[in-house]
Amino acid sequence: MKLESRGLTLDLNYPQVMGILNVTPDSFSDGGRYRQIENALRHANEMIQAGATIIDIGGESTRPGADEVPTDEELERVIPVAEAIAKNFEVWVSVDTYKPEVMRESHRVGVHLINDIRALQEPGALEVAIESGLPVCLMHMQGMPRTMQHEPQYTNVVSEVDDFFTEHITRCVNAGMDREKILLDPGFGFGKNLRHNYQLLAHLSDFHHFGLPLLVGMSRKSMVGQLLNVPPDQRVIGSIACATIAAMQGAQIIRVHDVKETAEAMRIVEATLSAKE
Ligand SMILES: Nc1nc2[nH]c(SCC(=O)O)nc2c(=O)[nH]1
Repeated sequence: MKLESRGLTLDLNYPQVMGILNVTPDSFSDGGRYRQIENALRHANEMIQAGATIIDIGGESTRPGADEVPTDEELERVIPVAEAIAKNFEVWVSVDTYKPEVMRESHRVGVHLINDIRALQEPGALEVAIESGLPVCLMHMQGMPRTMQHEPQYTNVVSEVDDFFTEHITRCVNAGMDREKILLDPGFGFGKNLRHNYQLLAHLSDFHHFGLPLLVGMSRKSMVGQLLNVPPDQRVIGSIACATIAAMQGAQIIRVHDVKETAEAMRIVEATLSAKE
């Protein structure tokens, strides 16, 4: 399986590491220190050297309880960084946004992938995404970041996420999006309790029936913290375990903070999966 965008190709027969670049003052794990472009470029370069093939830029923290950021503030944080990285490095640049204006400007400055935690449900987002022709990650979330962790309920979280994927793939394709430009993400931690998160991880391979790339983000999240009782900056080992379990089930893109460690673990996964053939 391969993904193309703006002349770059991602070989999805091997797990690809997506490095997180937060340009928010309140990101829960690495603060706002990457807001300046030079720091952002330095951090992006570090992650690329460590093995990241995608850099995911986020201008609005979506940790539980986070406030929304005004569009012009998010544009000011994200677009100059996205443009600088796209210009300076031969790496996939994705933008973690649900706002159509941010998607449109991201496309204008050379971004390769739209990463939308709200699965193009914001008014205007689907139209902008289709117009851009960019691949889009559709992520499942129950509720909204401010309230999503207040007693999330499911009859069966795996089948409900699967139904969500069916509904939104259909909606996007019916609106004119090429099906092969869609990526799927179960949204670990977005309206899920601890058990829900591990049910999704345990059944991750169930989602391969769509024939679309799976993107997962568990890095330093509470599904690790609640088990190990450690703060975000001490969740690397637990995050690597989650990444390995996901990649062993064929997840194609792993969204992480700790790129070097994850990339090394993916080498072990690749050796193991290729020995199975
Ligand atoms: N596609 C995708 N995008 C994301 N953006 C965030 S922000 C919260 C955090 O990193 O803890 N998580 C995810 C995720 O899981 N999947």
